[in-house]
Amino acid sequence: MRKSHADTSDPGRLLLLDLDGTLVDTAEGLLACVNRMLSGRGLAPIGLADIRAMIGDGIAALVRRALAFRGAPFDETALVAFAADYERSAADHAPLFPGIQTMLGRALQDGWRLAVCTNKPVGATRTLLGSLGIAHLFAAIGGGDSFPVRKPDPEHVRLTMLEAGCVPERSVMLGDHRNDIQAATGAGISAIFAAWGYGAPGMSNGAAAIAETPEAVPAIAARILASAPFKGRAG
Ligand SMILES: O=C(O)COP(=O)(O)O
Repeated sequence: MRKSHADTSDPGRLLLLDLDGTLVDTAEGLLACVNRMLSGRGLAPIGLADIRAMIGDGIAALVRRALAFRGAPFDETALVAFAADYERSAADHAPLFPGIQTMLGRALQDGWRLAVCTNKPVGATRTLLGSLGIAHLFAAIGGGDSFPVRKPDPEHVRLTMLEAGCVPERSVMLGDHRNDIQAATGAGISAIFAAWGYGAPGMSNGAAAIAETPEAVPAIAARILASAPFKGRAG
């Protein structure tokens, strides 16, 4: 884990990583924040199982879904309050999933560059990765507000990849949500579905492989690049 992306022997290979539900188990921290927002509006809290299905489309969608879950309409001030609260508390109750530390170390040792491509705002993302002590491992961090578009738009993945200095044929995306699979394949990048995350199994549709554990990911990604260069969705 001491290696940084600058040490890589093969800077051409890139592992693009989704954040929530893939690298980090953020559900509990997001839940605390959502429930503070709901309680501020006199609404009952929601549960951990409820919020897992609401994560993946960015914080505006999360706030909208949580309010709708309690029968309340979307409200811009709720989003502003949530965003400020979450920017401060993004690192609370948000551990790496078991095996992620090993996966990152193994991928770097194998010569992969790493990048994060998340729909979470980039400020909160940097706070979180910094507090986990892994921010320095990434050649690029593309947040939900880093570019004019975000996942499932392929441009989000493509622009993050470009920032890392890589090309689609030498890149693989790992994610637990259909947004990750759609955005990656739309950008001509093979995708691996993270089975340990929040996404329902059906969200793996279009992925080149399903990883049951983080530790398995570097070998699966290497196999994908070696065996079948991605030809694009229509090809
Ligand atoms: O919905 C979010 O804010 C998190 O999104 P992510 O799964 O792309 O990391």
